[in-house]
Amino acid sequence: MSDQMKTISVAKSHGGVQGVYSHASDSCSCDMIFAVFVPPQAREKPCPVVWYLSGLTCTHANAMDKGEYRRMAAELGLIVVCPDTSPRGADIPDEKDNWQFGCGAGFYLDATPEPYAKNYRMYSYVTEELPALVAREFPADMARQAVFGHSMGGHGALTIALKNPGRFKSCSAFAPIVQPSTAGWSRPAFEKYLGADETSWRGYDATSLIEDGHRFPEFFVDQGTSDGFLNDGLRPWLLEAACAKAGIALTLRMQDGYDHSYFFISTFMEDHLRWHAQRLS
Ligand SMILES: CCCC(=O)Oc1ccc([N+](=O)[O-])cc1
Repeated sequence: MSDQMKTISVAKSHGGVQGVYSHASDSCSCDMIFAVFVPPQAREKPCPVVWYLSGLTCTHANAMDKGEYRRMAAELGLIVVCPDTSPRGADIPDEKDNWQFGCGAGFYLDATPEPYAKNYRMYSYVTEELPALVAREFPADMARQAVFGHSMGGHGALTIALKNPGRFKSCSAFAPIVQPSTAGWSRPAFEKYLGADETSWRGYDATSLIEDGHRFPEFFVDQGTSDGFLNDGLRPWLLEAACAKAGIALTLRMQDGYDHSYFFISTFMEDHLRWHAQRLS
């Protein structure tokens, strides 16, 4: 079913191509949209792939429109893929007034209880189905992949790297959630997606994965000090403690006065792409 990729738009940018595409997803049982930037170097040889995972309420378009990654990705020769954050469509179970759950809030996990198990399979989508499609359709060097993201997507990047250390050369995050299983912000979503048995939540919680023995060589995290979610939901010091105990190198930069927005992300996008490019080269 997912063999047919459709092009929604393409535009030349910084010598490369910014495209938006759709396909019928087997994992999510719905059509999914994603964005791919292909740098000019890909005309000569396959380029490494950097996955950017967005946060709550976002689609493929937030980073594409406001992340300001193209000039740097073109200079460094990086393909940047921005998936959506959840399944979408009239038939997808959702809670319309709840921005912390349902459409726009897939948490990059595979849900287990009905009615969510059929569509909310963003872990499988982002780690298996979409990479296979990207490998088929784009000039991608899949032996060189990196992952980063923002907030819910920063947490997705951490968990996906921890669960797939052999696949990713590097992982970074902007203002990630680090322990969703204990934050009032995310616990209701985890209960609906994964059920009441909290032991199953550990497989999608970054600090629990580290406690349970998962490892990744190093993480790079930027966090704004004026982020309104810092103390209630994000709490980077919990990742700092888990990494220190596990011997994982963590570069955590507390960025004075920055908030949770794409103004913050775009400010430090260049640093993150350079970090990934160094480890992908
Ligand atoms: C654009 C917003 C992205 C996002 O994921 O927002 C979040 C804000 C706060 C929390 N939290 O405190 O847990 C999570 C996500």
